[in-house]
Amino acid sequence: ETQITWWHAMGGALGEAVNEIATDFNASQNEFKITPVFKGTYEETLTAGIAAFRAGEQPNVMQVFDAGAATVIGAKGATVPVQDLLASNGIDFNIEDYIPGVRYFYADADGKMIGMPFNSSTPIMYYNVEAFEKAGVTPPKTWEEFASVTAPALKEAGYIPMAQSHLPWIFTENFFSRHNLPFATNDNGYGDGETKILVNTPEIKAMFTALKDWKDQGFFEWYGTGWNDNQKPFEEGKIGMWFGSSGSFGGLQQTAAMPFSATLLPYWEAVTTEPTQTFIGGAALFAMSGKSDEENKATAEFFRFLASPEVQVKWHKDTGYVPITNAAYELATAQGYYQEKPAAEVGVLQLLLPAGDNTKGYRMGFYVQIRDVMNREYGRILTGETTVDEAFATIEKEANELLERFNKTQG
Ligand SMILES: O=P(O)(O)OC[C@H](O)CO
Repeated sequence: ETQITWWHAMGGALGEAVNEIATDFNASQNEFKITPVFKGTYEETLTAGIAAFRAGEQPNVMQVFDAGAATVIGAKGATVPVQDLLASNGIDFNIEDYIPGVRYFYADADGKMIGMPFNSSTPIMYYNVEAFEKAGVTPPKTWEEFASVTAPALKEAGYIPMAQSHLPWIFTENFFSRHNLPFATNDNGYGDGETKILVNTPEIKAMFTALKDWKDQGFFEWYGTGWNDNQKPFEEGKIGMWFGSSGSFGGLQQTAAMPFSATLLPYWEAVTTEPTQTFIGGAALFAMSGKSDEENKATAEFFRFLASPEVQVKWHKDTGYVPITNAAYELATAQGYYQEKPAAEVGVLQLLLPAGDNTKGYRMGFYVQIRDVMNREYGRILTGETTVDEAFATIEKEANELLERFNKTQG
């Protein structure tokens, strides 16, 4: 029996679902055994994985979140591209089997898939059904509608109209994709040239000017930068609309004190009348290099198992992460799952909205550190310590310094 390890960042209900996948894979055959190991947050898992790689003690499979993808893909020789791994182990692979939003996020500039998409999410708008009934309004399609109709009504009904889970992910990265705006030069970082961030721009500055105004008016509340800081007040029924991962759906079904549903992210009509799809979030699984052929075969077989429609549909239903293949999406549809739970389909529907030049993803090295800069400056905007203009000039400057540093590591 060949043994392999899988480091991941899935805690709570998600961790239980991961353990079930591993148990099912181990029970499905007797040649290979995978052991999942929870390593903390996405950031902690990435840091642990990089340190382990340097020490030659890397796991076979490492879960890396969207923000860390460029760093890992750019670390030459650290991983075996999933497409090569599958091919060399005789496993069919066709990128077209994956739903469009998932296809290229973890691919290289030539379209070769490097990371195995696993827990693909997208941010969606959850809403408290009771709050909307009491306020006598429907979920807003645009931010203009939110500001003029929804927020005043929800506030009047005694709710905090809006909160969200992660400002860089939802109101920055996905702000750019939802409005089909370029987020970086060099084809959003996917090209061969040098990449500069395009964050100091009027549209995103208008978004953060609005967020600060809404906070001052009691239309928006912000509880901190941690992934879990902002979810609890929604679960407790205090918030009208909460922006979070489609992958939070499974957990919310267990924890929400009130009926909730979900719909697409609003957009600014002033920016576009043709809103586009969002980026996939969540994470992918990378096969770390330096492993024996037998272990790589075990990893390839595990990836084959993982991508099967049955495993995908179970994971999708347990968690809310989207089905990553067309076949899995068709199976969930055929089972009548979305008739039973329409909110569970919102993430995938949003990923299937019209695409644009700027919706396939972004690729920026040291992006985890760039998010730290954003979180620091966004906090300062919301507490009134800095202006929107100053904050975005700072983010642009520090992000471009990080990108330049990353570029130098690429030789
Ligand atoms: O909470 P997740 O797993 O959907 O991930 C959200 C972000 O994409 C992580 O950077």
